[in-house]
Formats: sequence, C-alpha cells, structure tokens
Amino acid sequence: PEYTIVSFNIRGRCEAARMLLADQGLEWKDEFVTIDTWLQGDLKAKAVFGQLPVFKDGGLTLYQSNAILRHLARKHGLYGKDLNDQSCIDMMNDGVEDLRIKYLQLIYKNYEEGKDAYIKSLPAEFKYFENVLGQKKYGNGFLVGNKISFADYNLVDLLCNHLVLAPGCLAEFPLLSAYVKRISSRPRIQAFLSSDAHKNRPINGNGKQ
Ligand SMILES: N[C@@H](CCC(=O)N[C@@H](CS(=O)(=O)O)C(=O)NCC(=O)O)C(=O)O
Repeated sequence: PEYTIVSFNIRGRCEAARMLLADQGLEWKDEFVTIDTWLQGDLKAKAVFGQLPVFKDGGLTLYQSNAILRHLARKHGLYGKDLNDQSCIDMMNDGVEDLRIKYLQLIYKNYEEGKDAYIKSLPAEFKYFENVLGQKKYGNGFLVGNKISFADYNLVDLLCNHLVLAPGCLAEFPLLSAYVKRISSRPRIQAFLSSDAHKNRPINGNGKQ
C-alpha cells in the first residue's frame, strides 16, 4: 500500500487516521516500534521533532499527527467544500486537539490523583461540541457542513477513548452521543472498530485508560 504508519503499538494519536483510512476504503501498512527499538535512539534522532508517529506517503515522510490528518484530508476530499469550510474544520480540529492534550496529560501524568476531577470537568468540555452539533442545519450530521471531515474522525476517536475512561460521559449530550453512534456505525468504521487489530491495540502507552 502507498501509506505506512510508523508508531508505537497503541491507538494513541494515530487511531483517528486509521479510522479515516478504513472509512475511505484505503489501504495502509502499520509498522510498530517497540520501546526497546525506540530507546536505541536512531529513529528518534531522525524524527523532525524527535517523536512518533511517522507517516509515509510514497516519497513523503510526515510527522505530527494533525498534519498527517490534514494531508489525508486534502488528498481524499475530507476538508469541506470551500475555503471557509477548511478554516472551520481547522478550528474544530484545534478544539479536539485541546481536549486530547488534556486527556493525555491525565493519562500519562496524573491518572490516579486526577481521574475524578478530570471526569467532573468533562461536561464543560463536551458542551462545546454539543453546541456545535446543535447549530447544524443538516440535523447535527458533522462538525462542519454536511459531509465528514478529518476533524470528525479525530473527535470520534477521542470520544471513544473517553467512553472507556468514563462510560456514561456522553449520557447528557444527546447530539454528541448520537453523532458518535452514527459515525462509528458507518460500515467500514464498524468493521475497523470490531477488528482484532483495533481491539488488541491498547489506547495508550502506559496501559492506563
Ligand atoms: N505533537 C505530536 C506529539 C507526538 C508524541 O507525543 N509522540 C510520542 C508517542 S505518542 O504518545 O504520541 O504515542 C512520542 O514519540 N514519545 C516518545 C518520545 O517523545 O521520545 C503529534 O501530534 O504527533
């Protein structure tokens, strides 16, 4: 396949791209790096920002998970219908990234002590996305416009992770829970989410979820 994802063997920051690729019927190769290999240092030394994931598209080598999502969006018509849509989709994805950073901070830096407070803070975070979906004249279909964009895959992946952390966390957000159900039941995404490859990949690198 033309696409290769080089990452740790976790869902992490690449699962949204894998969901996008699966939903679009695109093939890719996963190359998983073990911690031992990583600690040898060669890969890290070559990485533009010293980190994984790496995405390879023919001769192009791309780092930064959100740049990878935007690259795939440009190539596969997942960036809205015009410039205004693109900018709104960027805005939404930045909002998703803000929440992902908070989630990762909890997971990797403050899980035991911070879990309860983090779960209590979620309604205020989710309210923003619920409001966005409420403004859709297309009947709360997608974050922007009436077709899926890379920001939708990113948000759905992140919300799925939150449903593991706090199973009832979307209960008071009807639009958001309907949105997650609707997108995760798209046939190819449903197949991807029920695949052993996905199910056997831990969400995060430290076994916390
Ligand atoms: N902003 C980067 C962050 C990448 C990042 O945090 N990479 C981690 C791995 S993961 O947590 O994203 O799976 C890493 O390489 N850590 C190892 C290191 O920094 O040496 C992105 O979005 O890709």
